[in-house]
Amino acid sequence: MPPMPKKNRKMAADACRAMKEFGISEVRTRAGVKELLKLYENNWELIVEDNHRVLLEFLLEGDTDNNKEEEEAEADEEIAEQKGKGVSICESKFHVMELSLTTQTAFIEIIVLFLFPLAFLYSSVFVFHIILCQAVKRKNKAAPSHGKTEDVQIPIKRYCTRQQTKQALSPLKCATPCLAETPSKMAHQNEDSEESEDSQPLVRRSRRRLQEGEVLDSGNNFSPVCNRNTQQEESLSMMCEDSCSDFDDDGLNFLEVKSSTVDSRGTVLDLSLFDVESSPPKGELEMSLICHPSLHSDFDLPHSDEALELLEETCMKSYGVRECLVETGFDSTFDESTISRDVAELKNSDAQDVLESHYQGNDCNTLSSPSELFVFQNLIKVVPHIPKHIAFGCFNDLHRLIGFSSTDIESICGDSAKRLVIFQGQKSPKLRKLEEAAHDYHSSIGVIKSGVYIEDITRGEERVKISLEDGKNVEDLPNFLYIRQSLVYKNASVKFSLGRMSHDGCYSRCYGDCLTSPMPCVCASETGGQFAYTPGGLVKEMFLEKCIALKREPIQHHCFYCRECPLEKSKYEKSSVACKGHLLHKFIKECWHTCGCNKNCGNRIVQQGISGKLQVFLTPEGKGWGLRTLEDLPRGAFVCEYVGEILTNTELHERNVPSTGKKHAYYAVPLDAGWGVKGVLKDEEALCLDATVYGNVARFINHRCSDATLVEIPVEVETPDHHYYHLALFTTRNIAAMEELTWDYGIDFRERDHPRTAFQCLCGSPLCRDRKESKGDVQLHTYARRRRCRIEFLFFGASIDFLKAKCYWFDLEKGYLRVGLLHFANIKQILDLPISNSVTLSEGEAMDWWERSRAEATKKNGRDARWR
Ligand SMILES: C[S@@+](CC[C@H](N)C(=O)[O-])C[C@H]1O[C@@H](n2cnc3c(N)ncnc32)[C@H](O)[C@@H]1O
Repeated sequence: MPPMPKKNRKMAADACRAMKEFGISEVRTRAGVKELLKLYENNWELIVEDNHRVLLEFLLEGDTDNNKEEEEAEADEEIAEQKGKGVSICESKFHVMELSLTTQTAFIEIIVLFLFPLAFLYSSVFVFHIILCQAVKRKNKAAPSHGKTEDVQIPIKRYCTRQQTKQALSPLKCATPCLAETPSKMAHQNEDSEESEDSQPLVRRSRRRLQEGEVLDSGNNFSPVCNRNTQQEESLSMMCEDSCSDFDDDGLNFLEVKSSTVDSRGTVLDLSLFDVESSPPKGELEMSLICHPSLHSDFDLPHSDEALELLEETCMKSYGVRECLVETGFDSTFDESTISRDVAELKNSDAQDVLESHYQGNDCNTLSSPSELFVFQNLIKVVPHIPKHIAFGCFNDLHRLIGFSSTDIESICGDSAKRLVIFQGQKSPKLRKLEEAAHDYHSSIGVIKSGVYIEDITRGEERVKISLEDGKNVEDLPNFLYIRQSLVYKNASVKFSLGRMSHDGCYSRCYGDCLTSPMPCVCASETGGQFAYTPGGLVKEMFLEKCIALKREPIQHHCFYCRECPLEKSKYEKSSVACKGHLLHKFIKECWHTCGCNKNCGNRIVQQGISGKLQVFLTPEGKGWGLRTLEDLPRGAFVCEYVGEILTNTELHERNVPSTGKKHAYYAVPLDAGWGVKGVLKDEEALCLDATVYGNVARFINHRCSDATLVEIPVEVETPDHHYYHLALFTTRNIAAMEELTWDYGIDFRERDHPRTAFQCLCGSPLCRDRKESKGDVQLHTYARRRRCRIEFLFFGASIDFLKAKCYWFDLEKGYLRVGLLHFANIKQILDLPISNSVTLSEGEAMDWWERSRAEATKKNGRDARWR
């Protein structure tokens, strides 16, 4: 085989280094790189892009079976290696048994490790811990060892799900050796290793979502015009001045640790002294068994399964633990010299440096059991019912409380808080990063609450509470007045006063629930004689599809062009600028007071208001506040309407004199869906909604290009007058809890002079319209020669240059979809594309196609296909 070119070797080494940060072995990385290179025709650029993002995703999403095979191969290698050293697996096992039989005295002590998972960039998890143990451990440390402990290889057994493994990936070194990427080879050495991950009953771990009532309310009462609460903004770093034992007395401690006993067969562990209840920071806990094989004559090392079972049972039963993760392995971090070294290092460095240096290279491979102390560690992660967790970082003598307001800390820690040194205002950038990462992780799993938590931003205006959560305490609280319904500002002509309403229409004809009536009432005529809603309250599939397609394919015949466009007029004052076109939306007409039907009639959805669990949160991408759902939502569900002050365009213009380059959040939207009805618009007919000062939760919904989770549908409630309508937002697909709700503002990012488009889009959509073209560019031939995937082309709509095309390719095997941008010199190049199975699709069709293909692939592969 020809040697790998130097450039490739370097690239491969870089990739291995990058993946190592995520706990991915070199073997796996190299295999992944090889596959990707094949797939990408040796195009390294695609692989290294965005810090090897493609590679990382590829490896994470990679076939589990492949991983297993690899791991098995690794295990085999290890076995072979051991054989080479003359130590067989059986021998290792035998040593364990020998140890237990020859041990004359033993003592089992339960130590408790406090686990602090931190997520760093890319939401990886970083773990570090402190071992708190009784003085007796130290005392026993010098005791002579028995048996051949230095040769003993205790099998490490790792019970974990793939999900858990993923969560444990970290760009930093994993702090707890046994939580580090425990080599599966070790698992294979264990006689119980044939237990598959799935069949392992001890493992239950899921991302826990924030439950109502489980929030740590920092006591903020949202006032309509909130001022920045400086106290709560301060995230704190604290360091314990004294030793760990200081925490023991009054709460901010690790679990009370007492020694427990083992009966003569070594199978009964007395965990009654294990005082879980007394530990207030009930987040994730790790419990370890440490065996001192020199204290008791009748000690038999319990079988790991028995010990685990007992621990698990005790936790599940006694402490109401719902989720439990058990991992076993070595721990050699129990070393006083390391502790003092850490403290010394800590003094000269910031936390991250210390953590990195301490754990460098300290993985399970290199561990050996210290001769005088035999450590057998069982770790049980405990996620209690109501996590009253504090972001608590413990690194030997370092105790850090991260990102909590001092009020929170005091309320949780009581008097302990007073014994912590508070560091404020002198944080290094690294330390700040560490804090942020901790916060991101903890809030993402719903375990902690941040310093700012507002239970209900609506102040009771809505039927449901809408909370606000600030993950970092760094941004100003929103400053507005919550209103449930739009208000007319001044001159806007909104004609639904009772005097103007007629009672013909539905009044005499409908009763009860119009949806169940054999003859749809007059209100249905707006939607072609059919009601737009299903009896379940969702927008009907066909209608929804049309609304989505209309938004995604803004082609000319769907637009109305004003003779004198109010929008352009307001932008340029004396404008002769041509109208850019207004989408002619489809309207829904709901029944209302003037109809004879019941208030709960199925044709009254938007007017019932918000019913879902929503939350305002600080978006990690830097879009400012955003809105997310706290529960799963089905496709076609009403989320909220956009509420604000109803203004004429002239009035809006007076408020927002366009100022180029300003990056303020902009909260006004035109109500232009019906502008095409009467030809030339009077000034007061060109309306818009401004939610800057008065608005509802919709003002927090961020923009996403094309594949947003919400679509707006104009809904007539009071009157069938198309000039004023409710701008209602419905889901475009099934949405999972915690997903951000987004909406395509329908903006043209080339118009940078308008405040509405003054922001740089961070939507992250593969169809983002605000991309620097060079980023998406990929050489044509790279696509064209890609034979293993189905390739589809989407040509841009009318407003965009036809010589650019978005290209989708879909890997039917793996269910991956990627999107790229192609540039063509001329139409001929497009026609000459050397790909036989390409099709030209409109954007809407492409999205449909994607959904269909995804469903197929998901069915076929048994897992969800996703964007790559
Ligand atoms: C209606 S507000 C949305 C809520 C806003 N993020 C906030 O913090 O109040 C619209 C503003 O949010 C920001 N925004 C919305 N979508 C965005 C995106 N995709 N990328 C970047 N910023 C965005 C822009 O500043 C925009 O003017």
